[in-house]
Amino acid sequence: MIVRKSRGRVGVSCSPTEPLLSLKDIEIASNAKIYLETYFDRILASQSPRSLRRRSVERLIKELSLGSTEAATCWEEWRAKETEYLRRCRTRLHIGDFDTLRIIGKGSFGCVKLARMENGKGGVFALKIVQKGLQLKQGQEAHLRAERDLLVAGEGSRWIVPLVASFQDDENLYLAMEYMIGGDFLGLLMEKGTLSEEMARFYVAEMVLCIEEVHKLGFIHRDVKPEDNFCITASGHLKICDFGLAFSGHWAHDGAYFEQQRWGLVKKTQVSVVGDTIDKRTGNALARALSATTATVPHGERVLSWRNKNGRRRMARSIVGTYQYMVSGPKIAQAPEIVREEAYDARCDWWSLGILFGYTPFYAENREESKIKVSNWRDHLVLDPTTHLSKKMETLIRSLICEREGRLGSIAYRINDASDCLPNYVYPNDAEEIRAHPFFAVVNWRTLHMQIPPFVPSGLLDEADTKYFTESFNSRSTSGESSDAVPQVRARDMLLRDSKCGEKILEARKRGAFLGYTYVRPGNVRVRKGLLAYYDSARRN
Ligand SMILES: Nc1ncnc2c1ncn2[C@@H]1O[C@H](COP(=O)(O)OP(=O)(O)OP(=O)(O)O)[C@@H](O)[C@H]1O
Repeated sequence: MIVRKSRGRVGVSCSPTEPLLSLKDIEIASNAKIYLETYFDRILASQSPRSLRRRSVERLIKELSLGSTEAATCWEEWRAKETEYLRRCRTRLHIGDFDTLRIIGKGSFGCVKLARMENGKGGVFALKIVQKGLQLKQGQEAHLRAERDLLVAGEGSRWIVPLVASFQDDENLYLAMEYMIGGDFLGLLMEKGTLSEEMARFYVAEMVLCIEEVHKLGFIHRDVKPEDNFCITASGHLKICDFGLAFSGHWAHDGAYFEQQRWGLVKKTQVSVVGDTIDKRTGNALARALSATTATVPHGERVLSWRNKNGRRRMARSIVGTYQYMVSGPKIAQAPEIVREEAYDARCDWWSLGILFGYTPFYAENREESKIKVSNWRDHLVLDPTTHLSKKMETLIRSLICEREGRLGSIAYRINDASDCLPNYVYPNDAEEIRAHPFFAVVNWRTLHMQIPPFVPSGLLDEADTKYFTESFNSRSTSGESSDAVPQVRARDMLLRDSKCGEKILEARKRGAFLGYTYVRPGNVRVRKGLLAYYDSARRN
């Protein structure tokens, strides 16, 4: 007989076949497994970030045909930057390092605060704070990883809101981003009222480039909406933000992967899970949870290559119904293929762009009615004659708000339409067709980022000015509100609902589910002024 000595274990084992582990042990073991698999997948799948940085300097030296003295200076600078970067990576960031000034945004995933590095040296940031407990209960870890991974992948991008650092403590995840002082696009819409066609063209063109950038990084945004997902920089250009629903098709961005890890171990170890009172009453949640663990790695196959092969295939069929995506947000900007729960791909972002023209024909009082309207979009897409749209603008809207097979940008996706299992969710150059639309004929895509935008933030007192986040400019401003209250929700995962161990498992999950979340942005090589500018654009293009 094996007597359990440590606290928190399930009971006494009378035979070697009985479980030796507590549910908390299982949680810790699966967190370790998840960490190792994602860590090794990352380092095996791609070159190390350091060697990529080295190569970009090599490229720079070659492209600028630098002489040996200049090249040596360049390398010296690079080595100094790398040493400084490694030192910064070793210094653990902590929320105490920031003075939070005020809340500038709030959303379903948490709140965004304007924050200044405590020592006053590091500038101001938009600090997105996500409560781990709530998000884990809602089964959001895959989405939170995808959000962080996209922001990291977007390093150096002109169109993606720049991530400066990500870190965590026991309670929260933190994303420190460059502060977009001009507020968000809805603030601008509210300030200006209706935009002229000329202005609309500029902003929609920049939105096309923002979405294209996300697609080039291999992600679908899935939450493209003007309200708050396009921010305005100090120079008045747009950057896309909020990647809480972004999706890349990678298994580490799929909630089912995490479920399989944990429930696979429960099944193997046969530890009993009772759930909460509702589970006890209904009795079928356990069978459902265990049935999620059927996939096994064939003998002799390497686990990561098996995952990479099968993860994509599995998700191609099950991407529809992704929990948060289906339940969150207004449905007016979601494409019909999504609301009908069909398989979908990155074309859904182009539908949402069509809705961005400030016209909401699918608005309804409740979600269900909106879904019906989107699904039957032909009956509801009536363009308001009082808005006097030009013919070109109207054709653009109509070629985006339509079934995906005929939607602008769909040439690359024809192969998807012919297959019931999507070969690829996203094609990086799908924006080409949209850029070629006559509505954009006067747009110079290569120099758009250098053009002076129709609106440039002005009258700012300093880098921490929140003028464009005030009540009058942004009615959704939440100045002064606390973000700390955690709403009570019933956990999706039965392990977290377990009346005996649920709380302990949640604590272990909060500590272990996001190992590897930390990121610090490396600095640029600043050899001399002109060189730096070139270096930046070389990285971006
Ligand atoms: N880098 C930034 N600079 C300035 N403001 C920002 C920045 N990032 C986000 N915000 C503001 O915070 C708001 C909420 O941010 P975000 O959309 O990332 O949160 P969310 O909780 O994911 O929102 P949602 O519920 O819409 O998905 C944005 O609408 C924007 O106004």
